[in-house]
Amino acid sequence: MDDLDGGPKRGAPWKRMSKEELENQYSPSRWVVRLGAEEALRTYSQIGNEATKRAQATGRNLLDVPYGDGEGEKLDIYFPEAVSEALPFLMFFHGGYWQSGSKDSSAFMVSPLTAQGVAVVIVAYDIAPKGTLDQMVDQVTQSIVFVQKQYPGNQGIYLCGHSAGAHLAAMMLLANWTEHGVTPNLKGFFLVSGIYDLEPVMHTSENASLLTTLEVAQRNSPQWHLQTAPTQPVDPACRILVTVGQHDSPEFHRQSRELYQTLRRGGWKASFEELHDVDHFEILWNLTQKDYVLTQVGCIPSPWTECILL
Ligand SMILES: N[C@@H](CC(=O)c1ccccc1NC=O)C(=O)O
Repeated sequence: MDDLDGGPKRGAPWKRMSKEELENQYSPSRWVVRLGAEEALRTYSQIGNEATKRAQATGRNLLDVPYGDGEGEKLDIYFPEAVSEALPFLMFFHGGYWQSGSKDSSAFMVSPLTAQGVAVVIVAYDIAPKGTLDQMVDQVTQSIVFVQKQYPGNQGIYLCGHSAGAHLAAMMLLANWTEHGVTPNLKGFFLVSGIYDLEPVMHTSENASLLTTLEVAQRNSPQWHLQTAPTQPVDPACRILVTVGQHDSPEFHRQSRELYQTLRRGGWKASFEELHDVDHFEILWNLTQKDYVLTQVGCIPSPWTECILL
């Protein structure tokens, strides 16, 4: 047994699972408690579409802004009503196992956050099979560099990702910004139900369009890198909130908990929240609501406050 999850004695639990059990653990829709799997995925798209339509119909926004030369390298920026030079920016990276989802159906948190003075950026990236994991990580990096260059007076850039998008956001903990000529003003990471060690995913059906090899999986695993060679925050005040839904699978819980523990050991200001009575998808639906604990920017105690305004 190797020591991927913290020590040779424990070993990685997923390595002892049958193929079916691993498939089950890494299929978030099978763990929803209030809907069937298909219905949960349908509802997720529907709520995302509606939130995006609403966000685009109200308020000021810039849509399909190119952050690179590629066709898929576009982002949408939603501004708060009060115009200000020095806005905080929250950048959101959607999930969908790196092979589904789009920015055009992912503006979940736009309404509650713009109402509280935060500019929200929803980022598109080339999902598989067009994009590889390396390319997606590179595109996310480029999108952040773009926002920093475009808005150098920003009051902070906060990265939020869901599921596969939380993985992409967490990869930014490893970015070498000096290569990009600008160091973004990263103040917080809000990681929602993410996957941070990609090796188990290689052994599921989700790998069919990702075609990940062990080398690619490790190169793109924040857990693997941070465990092997811890990084330090550029800004020591940068906070990381790792969250997982109560009804997410045990493997999703393990992935989040271990990332959190590794970050703490590495000296990052990280906190961990298991979100009460929500599944993998309901967390995002709740982010469309003004009165949900995670969307209260200015109100204490709140994870967003911890992440955004402290
Ligand atoms: N095939 C997956 C779909 C999925 O995991 C998913 C769908 C929408 C948004 C995020 C997802 N998960 C991680 O990226 C499932 O069975 O739930």
